[in-house]
Amino acid sequence: MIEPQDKVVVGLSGGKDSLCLTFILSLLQKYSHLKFELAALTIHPGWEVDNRPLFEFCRQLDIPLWEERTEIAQIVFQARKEKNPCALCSKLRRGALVKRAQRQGFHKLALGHHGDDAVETLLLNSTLGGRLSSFSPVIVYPDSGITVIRPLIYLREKTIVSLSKRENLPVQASPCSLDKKTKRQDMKVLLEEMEKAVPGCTAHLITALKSQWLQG
Ligand SMILES: Nc1ncnc2c1ncn2[C@@H]1O[C@H](COP(=O)(O)OP(=O)(O)OP(=O)(O)O)[C@@H](O)[C@H]1O
Repeated sequence: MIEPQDKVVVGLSGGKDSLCLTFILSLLQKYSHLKFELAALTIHPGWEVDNRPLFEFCRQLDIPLWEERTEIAQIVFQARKEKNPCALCSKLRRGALVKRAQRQGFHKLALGHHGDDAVETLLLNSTLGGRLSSFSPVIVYPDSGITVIRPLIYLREKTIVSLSKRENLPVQASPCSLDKKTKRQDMKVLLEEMEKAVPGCTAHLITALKSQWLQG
């Protein structure tokens, strides 16, 4: 996913996943043979958010953090009054990430999705959308010149939780009023129920996705 001389910017939300990703990539940059540029970018959605802990975190890691101010909250909740706002919010956020990455001259955008996220997306797409698909570890967008990478895709969420606790990462509570009330949260609950009935099924679903990714 990362090659010598790459310019990689991490989408940093302040949640445990992207904090772990930023932390891991900064270690990779400092202690491996791989020479690449690393920065972080946080999208300010336009509601009350205090990003000072993120600036301090990045300062300690010695990587630049850029903040992109947007009006996503206003667009999604007031102007459009979306009934199902998550899709639009995520689309606008991705657009803001890509534009700012381009402006900074960075061509790889790293996101904090992990294996459990990939399975939840598979369940979302298949049970609600009728599509047997999830996201991919690497997606090249030729028009924008940006490649999206998901370096944590082979990690389980429980590993990320324990790393974020062990390293005392400054995890921020989600500012979204719909946090834990989304369709994705329903899939999380469904997956927990499936695990009770078929222990280990999440790991098997990740293996199934891996073989698809390796073919594709
Ligand atoms: N406000 C934001 N600014 C920058 N990047 C973001 C932002 N929100 C999400 N991202 C990026 O998109 C990824 C997936 O976002 P999602 O909303 O699904 O968060 P998540 O699975 O709860 O992850 P996290 O724990 O990092 O918030 C995040 O891991 C992060 O890399």
